[in-house]
Amino acid sequence: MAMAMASVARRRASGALLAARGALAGGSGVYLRSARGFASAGDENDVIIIGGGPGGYVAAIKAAQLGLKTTCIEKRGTLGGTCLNVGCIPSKASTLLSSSPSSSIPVFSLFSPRDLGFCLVLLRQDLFLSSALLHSSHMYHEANHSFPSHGVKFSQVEVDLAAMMAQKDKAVSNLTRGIEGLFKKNKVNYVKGFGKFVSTSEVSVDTIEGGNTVVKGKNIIIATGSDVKSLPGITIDEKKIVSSTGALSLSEIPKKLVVIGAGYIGLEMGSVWGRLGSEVTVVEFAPDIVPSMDSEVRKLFQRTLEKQKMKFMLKTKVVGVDTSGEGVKLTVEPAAGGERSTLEADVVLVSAGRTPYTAGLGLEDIGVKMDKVGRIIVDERFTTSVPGVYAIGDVIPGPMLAHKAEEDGVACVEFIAGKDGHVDYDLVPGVVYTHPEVASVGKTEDQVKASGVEYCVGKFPFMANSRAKAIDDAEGVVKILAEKETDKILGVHIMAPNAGELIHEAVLALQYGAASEDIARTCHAHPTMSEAVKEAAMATYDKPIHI
Ligand SMILES: Cc1cc2nc3c(=O)[nH]c(=O)nc-3n(C[C@H](O)[C@H](O)[C@H](O)COP(=O)(O)OP(=O)(O)OC[C@H]3O[C@@H](n4cnc5c(N)ncnc54)[C@H](O)[C@@H]3O)c2cc1C
Ligand SMILES: NC(=O)c1ccc[n+]([C@@H]2O[C@H](COP(=O)([O-])OP(=O)(O)OC[C@H]3O[C@@H](n4cnc5c(N)ncnc54)[C@H](O)[C@@H]3O)[C@@H](O)[C@H]2O)c1
Repeated sequence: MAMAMASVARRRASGALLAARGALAGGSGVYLRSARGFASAGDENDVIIIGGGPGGYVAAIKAAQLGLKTTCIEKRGTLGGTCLNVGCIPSKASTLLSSSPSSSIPVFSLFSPRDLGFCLVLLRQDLFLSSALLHSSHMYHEANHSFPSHGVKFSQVEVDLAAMMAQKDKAVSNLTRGIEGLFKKNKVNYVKGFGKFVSTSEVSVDTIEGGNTVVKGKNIIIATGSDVKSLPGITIDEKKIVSSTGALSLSEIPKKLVVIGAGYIGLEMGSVWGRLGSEVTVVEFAPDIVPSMDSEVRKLFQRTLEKQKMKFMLKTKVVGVDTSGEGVKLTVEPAAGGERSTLEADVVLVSAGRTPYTAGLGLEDIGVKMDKVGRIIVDERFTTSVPGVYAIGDVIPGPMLAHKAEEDGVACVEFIAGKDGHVDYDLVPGVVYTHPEVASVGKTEDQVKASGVEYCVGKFPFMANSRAKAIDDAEGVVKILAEKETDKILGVHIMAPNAGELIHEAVLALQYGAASEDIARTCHAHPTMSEAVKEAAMATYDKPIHI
């Protein structure tokens, strides 16, 4: 019965996607419609994109691939936006620095070479010189925490922070130059400078070299991203009080680090510096860390971080900051008011969210409407209140994630080209890249409960997974939520060393409307961590084998 339901769910979803593909095929090569048509010759662009982050640069490449004459304007001087320059890539480079002393042998094969960044100096360099940095960082952790129990011993292991930073910068610059190469390959015109609307079809650019040029286009996409949200009374100097950007470039390992905000950035950067030796205290206004996470998985996650010596002050607000001395003194009090106390820190990281970046764009002059928190309002085709002007990525509502910005970018230019774009914000996976990682897609249990749908839960701990046990890195769980009547999967939450990779099986399952039985009856290779996903799926509608 459940299997029949599963197949129905699958056919329904596949049908929907096939229909979408049919629509795409119907438009193959022929631009059916566009707000303003397409340029045939001359200087005018079909598409101008302001901002060269994951949203903007991906949109530019896709537009060019669709045959549209495309110009991308970027003020930073390098492509890749926040993500490549001061976000996803440099931060993930440092997360490779391992996990808590209590856990051992992370799965080094899970990390991608593009995440390389940190250089570790091992005194026995002869063993490691030829290794890639990913390997070196893995070895650093292993050498410090796991090698001895496996019979491999070193006299001393140390970190060279300057070398780590230099390596991170090298990785970033290689990657950003790689995008410039992709622009050339796809014939995207790249203008380095700050763009400002002078009309609904013209952008004035103050170029990095010091000149000015006006770029004309039939369609203009705003992809200007986001910036750190400052807190009242706290001035970020990027030395003692830092944003994520400063936290990625500290010249010394702070003895005491206070993090304001227990979200993605706070936990990831807190983990990085904690592993390098900082005492980390996280001050969070809300009652919980990462409020968007499934509450059961969150509790497990918080306990794990606490075991790694991260301290949490929840339901707490910072009410005063004194930087006059050598370090920083923070005055905190309970969120609901009450007795104040003082925290001392060498460095304070402000990671209380990010805010859309539209400064100096001239949006008011052309009539682009924004909501109360400064996000550009768009319709389902990414069109703003001004026809021919579009917006994507962090600057519009939706999760502030690089992969979401990329999906926006592709769909937006497909719409411009007269095709059918597709982004489902309900199925954007989220990953916190700590160790273990926490990844999720779809609804949390609280959300399912609130929706009133009857549901089943299947869970499987990595303690019962043979691969996780074999590599002695078994902290975590897979949790699957499925509709009781149809077995259709509603949400999947994974805490595991490689949760950010494991989650994609679940993303695909949700995308195709699969049932938990669909996953359970799909053959999974042994021994793999993925078998835990299969077992959790079995536990959702029936019983798992290995527990
Ligand atoms: C520390 C950190 C870690 C992160 N880690 C992850 C992660 O692991 N995974 C993930 O999915 N997301 C992560 N994010 C979020 C991710 O970086 C953003 O969601 C993503 O970069 C948004 O892409 P975007 O293209 O919308 O904007 P951005 O990447 O912000 O790019 C916008 C670009 O526009 C340029 N620009 C702005 N105004 C103008 C103008 N007027 N003229 C010309 N150029 C302009 C900016 O210089 C910038 O380069 C992280 C963010 C931070 C801060
Ligand atoms: N792995 C990833 O995908 C990744 C990594 C880093 C950043 N990001 C993106 O960047 C964005 C910004 O990250 P972030 O961590 O700054 O924001 P966030 O929204 O993830 O977390 C901010 C946290 O700060 C808390 N907060 C807000 N005001 C506060 C205050 N005055 N005092 C104490 N706590 C306060 C919030 O309750 C929340 O828990 C995120 O939305 C995320 O999408 C993603």
